[in-house]
Amino acid sequence: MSEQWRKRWQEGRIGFHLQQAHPALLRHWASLDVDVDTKVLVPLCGKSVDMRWLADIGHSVLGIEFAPEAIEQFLLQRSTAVSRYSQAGFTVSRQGSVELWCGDFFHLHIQQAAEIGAFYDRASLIALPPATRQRYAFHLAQLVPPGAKGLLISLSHSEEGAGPPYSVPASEIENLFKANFTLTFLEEGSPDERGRTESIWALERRGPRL
Ligand SMILES: C[S@@+](CC[C@H](N)C(=O)[O-])C[C@H]1O[C@@H](n2cnc3c(N)ncnc32)[C@H](O)[C@@H]1O
Repeated sequence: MSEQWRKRWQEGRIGFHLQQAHPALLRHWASLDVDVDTKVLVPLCGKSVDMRWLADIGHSVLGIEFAPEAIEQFLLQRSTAVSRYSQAGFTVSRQGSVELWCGDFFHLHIQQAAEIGAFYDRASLIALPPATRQRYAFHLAQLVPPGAKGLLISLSHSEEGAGPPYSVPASEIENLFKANFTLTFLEEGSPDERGRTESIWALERRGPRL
């Protein structure tokens, strides 16, 4: 799977990337009431400028992505100095208050996530095949502490053929997360020209540490 994603990045097939911060992030993040001192986990982050937006309002950000191409392209967006180091098998690049961990999200362990208190997920589920999504939801629940809040933006569509982007309907999102999170459905976007519809959710981690 990681090779397929790397190939997409190398060939520039990254239609999911947005040049501006996601409008739903701008609309809904404040309503989560996450303290600006809180470090935000951004799983499967690509080179999303949403991380810049979160950093610019005061958060420290930990993005995780297995395509080094994405990370390098993100860092090139600004001339700010970058420091690099290795930690727990990941190459970490830090620029200002954004740190990007290059590697597999499923290899990130709670020891490395100790400071995380919130999360932002856009388009992670739709990048993962069905069988991996439950593992993703459980892994996220392992990484964030009880009480952690997050915004989740996903997509459903009725296109034929294999993903990504996979279609992830609202019922599946509820089933994936309900064991360890309280979910609040915030809004559904209008279908785009291909009939793809975004759904926006607020999540709060509940229950004990896993
Ligand atoms: C659909 S893109 C979304 C990127 C970003 N969240 C955004 O909104 O632009 C999914 C990204 O996840 C990365 N990815 C997929 N599986 C991963 C994994 N297991 N660990 C780390 N990154 C992964 C891919 O390389 C790709 O950049």
